[in-house]
Amino acid sequence: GLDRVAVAEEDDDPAAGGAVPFHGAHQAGIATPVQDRLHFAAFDVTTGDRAKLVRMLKDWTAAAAAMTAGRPVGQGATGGPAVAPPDDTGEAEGLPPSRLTLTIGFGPSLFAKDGKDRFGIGARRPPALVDLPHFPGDNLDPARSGGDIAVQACADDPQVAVHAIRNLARIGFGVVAVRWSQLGFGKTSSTTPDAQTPRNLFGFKDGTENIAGTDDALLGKHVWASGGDGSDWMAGGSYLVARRIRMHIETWDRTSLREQEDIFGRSKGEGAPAGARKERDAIVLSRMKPDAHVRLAHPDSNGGTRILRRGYSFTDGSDGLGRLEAGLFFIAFQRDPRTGFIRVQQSLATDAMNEYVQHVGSGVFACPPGVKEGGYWGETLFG
Ligand SMILES: C=CC1=C(C)c2cc3[nH]c(cc4nc(cc5[nH]c(cc1n2)c(C)c5CCC(=O)O)C(CCC(=O)O)=C4C)c(C)c3C=C
Ligand SMILES: [Fe+2]
Repeated sequence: GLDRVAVAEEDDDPAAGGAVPFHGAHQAGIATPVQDRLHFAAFDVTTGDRAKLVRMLKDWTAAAAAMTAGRPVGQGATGGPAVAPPDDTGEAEGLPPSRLTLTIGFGPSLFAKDGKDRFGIGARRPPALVDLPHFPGDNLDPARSGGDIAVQACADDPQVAVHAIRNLARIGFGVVAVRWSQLGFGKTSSTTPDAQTPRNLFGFKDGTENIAGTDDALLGKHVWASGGDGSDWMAGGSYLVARRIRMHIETWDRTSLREQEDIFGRSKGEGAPAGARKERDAIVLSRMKPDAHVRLAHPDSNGGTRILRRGYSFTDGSDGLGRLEAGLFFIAFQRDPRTGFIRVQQSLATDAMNEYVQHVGSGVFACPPGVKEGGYWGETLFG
């Protein structure tokens, strides 16, 4: 679409320093090219005052538009009065925009929490924003799951992504509090198929069969919600599913190459599908083991469904037992989680990879459409 043409132009222009346009028909950070780093934060709303929440969303929008353009928040780190804390925390001073994108989503609990409709939007909860069901093998930590509002910050520089979340949290003081957050590196999927496919912490190319950010037909069919889907305010938006997936890499590293390749149904070096030579050779599912990850996740095994993957690797130190606390922070965007993530994850119940992974955190969020000039995040819901 038009907004992505603008991205390409700005990317080619060194003076722009890699700024991704904030305004547009869709939020940036979904179909736009995947950056190197992630800081994802889920917030709880701590006030019951709808007007305060809307005021904050407007303040957040102004700050997001500034930061994604490489500008500081408000009067910056030093431009304001000496007697007050600065508007901007300052650590991104002098850094380029680094392709920062900020993408907001609203969780089921924003619409109803403990049976209470705190903000008068209960009736506008989209039918597609379902609570995720329990999946076999789930070991979810409530302290790493859920949240009323999520913000996905992606940038090529981790300092820029962390700065963005920190400043939103600061602006939201008294209205929202961070419930959990996650840093990520080494994108595990790209939306630019012509670029080299990145590898995950199992050492495999990840994202080969992802939806390309330029494929408007596939995006329209599988990623962007439409007004006819049952929620008019979500037209042009998308649903984000996040899963913190712990990977038992020490066990994996003692597994033979053949076993590893059988588990995915692709070769480790080239990333070629079983029985083929090259990464992009045709996939023949019958050549893969019945419990191979790619065979079970493939559209042909799931009624043709597709999701846009945009996850990152993480390593949060070690776990006290000498094992790396590492894994994949899985992020998928889809038009409807019921036919997207939930359908595929149910199919993965028999995945051979399950012996090596465990889902420990989870969230589902409705990401509204893009912001028009002069508009604000969530305007179609609250306006
Ligand atoms: C429910 C959705 C999925 C989860 C959860 C998931 C976890 C997960 N995946 C890998 C590694 C790979 N996944 C690959 C392909 C692939 N994975 C999913 C979905 C989920 N993965 C899909 C839809 C696909 C594409 C299938 C297809 O159409 O062919 C691959 C192969 C390369 C590729 O196409 O991306 C790898 C490798 C890990 C390590 C992981 C959890 C830790
Ligand atoms: Fe996968």
